[in-house]
Amino acid sequence: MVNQSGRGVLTANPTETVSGYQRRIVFHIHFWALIAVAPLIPIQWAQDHALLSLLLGVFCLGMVLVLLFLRLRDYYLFNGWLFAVFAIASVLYSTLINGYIGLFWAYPAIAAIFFLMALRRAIGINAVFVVAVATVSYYRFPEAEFWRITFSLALSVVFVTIFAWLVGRMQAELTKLATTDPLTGCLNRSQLADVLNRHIQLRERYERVASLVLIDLDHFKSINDRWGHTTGDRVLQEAARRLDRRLRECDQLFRVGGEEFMVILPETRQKTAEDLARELLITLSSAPFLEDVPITASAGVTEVVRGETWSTWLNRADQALYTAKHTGRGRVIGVRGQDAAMPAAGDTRIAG
Ligand SMILES: Nc1nc2c(ncn2[C@@H]2O[C@H](COP(=O)(O)OP(=O)(O)OP(=O)(O)O)[C@@H](O)[C@H]2O)c(=O)[nH]1
Repeated sequence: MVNQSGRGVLTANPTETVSGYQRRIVFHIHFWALIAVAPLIPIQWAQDHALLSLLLGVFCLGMVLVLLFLRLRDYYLFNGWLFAVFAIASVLYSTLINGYIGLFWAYPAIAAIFFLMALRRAIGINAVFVVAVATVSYYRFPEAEFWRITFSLALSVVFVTIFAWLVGRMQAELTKLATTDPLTGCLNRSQLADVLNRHIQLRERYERVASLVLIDLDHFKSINDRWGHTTGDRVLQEAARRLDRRLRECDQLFRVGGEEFMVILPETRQKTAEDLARELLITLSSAPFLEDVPITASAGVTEVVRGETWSTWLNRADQALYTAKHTGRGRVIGVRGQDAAMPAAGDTRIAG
């Protein structure tokens, strides 16, 4: 059964961890851009470059706004657009009036844009950036230098693209590894609490229902004992495949314990969930595994109730499964939220 007690049983959500780091990167880039650019405002003003000074002032104001929204509301204002637009405008105008001094800022800006936006968008914006700087350089510098500038900027974009692409792939792969069970490919419990909480919020705010099915293979220990652990592993893989084949795309299949699976069924009421659970048990028991390993399973089913916590919801499913196990196995027990102590009508024994 699902063990919810104790810290570390349901570990931090890896997807949330990654997005937390992404927010921190965004915060640091805006913060350090502010620190680097703010002193240039009076310097450019003193050099009679009022327009550039104004441009940098608006850029810094934008940075402050983004930082405040990130800190106070955990919201990423402008999604990097403000940084990109003002950085490009400032570099172009500064190059035009200050020459090389303005150009030097193009290199860190290119790198920063890759960290602030989605990869495709960053490539597109940086391509426009390079073309715009090349155009200004063509008129501002001798031809040999125009080529050097254009080539070095384009090379920077290529290098950072490769880096960002590989880091993105690595991050996606690691997130997948951290959120799925390596044996069956099902989701593991790292995101369980967040997924359940999301459905509870949907119930609260929009009256959207969801049901939870806990499925536990019966007498799995005896399969390991009789056919060996490797066969047990292959049975678990095949069980996950069978369950997955029967589910809809929007349903989520978790492996929550050794021989225990959990299915979250969005937009599904108690009665429909119980019917589906029966079908799932039939799918598992209708044909022997690996040609000669017979399997039955038990299931507990319960619909989410308004105002409850994810652990009470899960506990109720757990109790239903417990009842199924202790009243003969190979059956579905449904428990409704209102009277959690009483098994609902749905008690059906599945052949086994
Ligand atoms: N092959 C294999 N066995 C596993 C894995 N994880 C857990 N198990 C085994 O699953 C068995 C679970 O045994 P029990 O908890 O006694 O449950 P059961 O034998 O299914 O009995 P009931 O649930 O009461 O029907 C144990 O023997 C575990 O070693 C796994 O990844 N692979």
